[in-house]
Amino acid sequence: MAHVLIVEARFYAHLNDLLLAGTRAAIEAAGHSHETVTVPGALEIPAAVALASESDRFDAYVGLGVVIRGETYHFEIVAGESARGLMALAMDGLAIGNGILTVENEAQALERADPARKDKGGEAAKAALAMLALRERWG
Ligand SMILES: Nc1c(NC[C@H](O)[C@H](O)[C@H](O)CO)[nH]c(=O)[nH]c1=O
Ligand SMILES: CC(=O)[C@@H](O)COP(=O)(O)O
Repeated sequence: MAHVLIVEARFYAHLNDLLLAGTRAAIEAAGHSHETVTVPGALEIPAAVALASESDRFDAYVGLGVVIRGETYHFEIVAGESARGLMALAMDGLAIGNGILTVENEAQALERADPARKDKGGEAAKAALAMLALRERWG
């Protein structure tokens, strides 16, 4: 059984609750365990994963968050750098699923966070578990 760390950036709590539900359901359906930590925003997710990976506690990681475009360039920074940080960690060999929504508005976020609709939280969990399986196959 794998143990998965979910790192959630709880910037929009009601949307995160939907993402978490999908992620947790997918992990449990696959017969694995999980625990969750919360960080302030998506920019902090990669560093939290990096810190957690220094222990031997976790087999895979899922980053969850919602980044909604505002008035400034900050959207590009938050969206791009959180994704780049997770990709860098994945290229270092961590099994990671990226469930950070980067959207134009709340309606787009809601459709993607809802497990009954696009279930991006569940999708990210399945991606992390798929990468873990690859690492165990070739590692
Ligand atoms: N605007 C959003 C943010 N911004 C906060 C940053 O992620 C970060 O916490 C801050 O810059 C301090 O380092 N975060 C989100 O997750 N979603 C947003 O829409
Ligand atoms: C994604 C963001 O950082 C954004 O929500 C911040 O809004 P603004 O660009 O209007 O400051």
